[in-house]
Amino acid sequence: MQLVIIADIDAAKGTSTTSELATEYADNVTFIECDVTNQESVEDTLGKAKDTYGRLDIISNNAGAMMENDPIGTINLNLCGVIRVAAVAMSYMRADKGGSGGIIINTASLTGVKPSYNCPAYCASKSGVIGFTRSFAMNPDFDLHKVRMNCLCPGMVDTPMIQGVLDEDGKEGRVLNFDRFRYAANLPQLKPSAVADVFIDLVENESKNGAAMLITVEGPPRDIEFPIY
Ligand SMILES: NC(=O)C1=CN([C@@H]2O[C@H](COP(=O)(O)OP(=O)(O)OC[C@H]3O[C@@H](n4cnc5c(N)ncnc54)[C@H](O)[C@@H]3O)[C@@H](O)[C@H]2O)C=CC1
Ligand SMILES: CCCCC/C=C\C=C\C(=O)C/C=C\C/C=C\CCCC(=O)O
Repeated sequence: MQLVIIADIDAAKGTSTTSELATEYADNVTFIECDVTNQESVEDTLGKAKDTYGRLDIISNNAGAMMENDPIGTINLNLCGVIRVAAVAMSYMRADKGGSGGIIINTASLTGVKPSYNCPAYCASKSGVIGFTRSFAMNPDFDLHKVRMNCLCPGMVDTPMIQGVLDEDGKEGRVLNFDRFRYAANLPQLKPSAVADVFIDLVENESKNGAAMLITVEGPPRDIEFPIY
């Protein structure tokens, strides 16, 4: 049986999503309010998950936002949040410390490899997520801890994030050039299910470790190839 915990800072949205899923998955889905920028909140959330279900197998490190009006906050959420969650999750997942191994999948972005003058802090945070993922996965201790780490690099996805930038907040600086953003927001967008499909592939394909998966409307998903120095 697969058991899922949805953790999000938005308790109203998290609870309603969990209720929707409960119609199909009953009590197998639980919501916990969590702020990934807060160490105590992350420890509390993952501690509860471990206590409830006995172990952690799969972490989706997905929380993120675009807010160029707060560049340091952007790094703290999008990059430090990922690192914070991974560190606490590792303490439960490591096969050499009583866990069963597993996989952590971080959501980066196409902007992690394709720069945009419109959202430099966001791009930096996502480049950081890619660098963290690839570096973590190179650690020779993998043979001991048995936790794989990969990341997703989608282009624009049709989610509330785009609308969130387009609304009044956007005009107050979530992106640096609102007209350019409005143009970009009208380009073709991925469906969230296209990203979810790649997520499932990464879970199932045990040879994948340290991959950064490019997902765009232009073609099938593929591994990003990086230069070797
Ligand atoms: N929508 C897009 O075009 C793309 C999005 N992404 C990334 O995908 C991920 C998911 O974003 P979307 O679903 O598009 O946006 P979304 O805005 O619908 O979802 C982001 C979620 O993160 C949560 N969140 C924000 N701050 C948090 C915090 N401090 N602690 C815990 N949860 C927090 C929000 O409440 C929200 O539920 C993000 O990391 C985003 O950067 C990547 C590529 C493209
Ligand atoms: C101007 C940036 C668009 C902002 C849209 C809101 C959220 C997007 C999150 C992403 O991670 C988007 C991923 C890829 C965007 C790719 C191209 C956008 C073009 C940006 C530009 O040319 O300035």
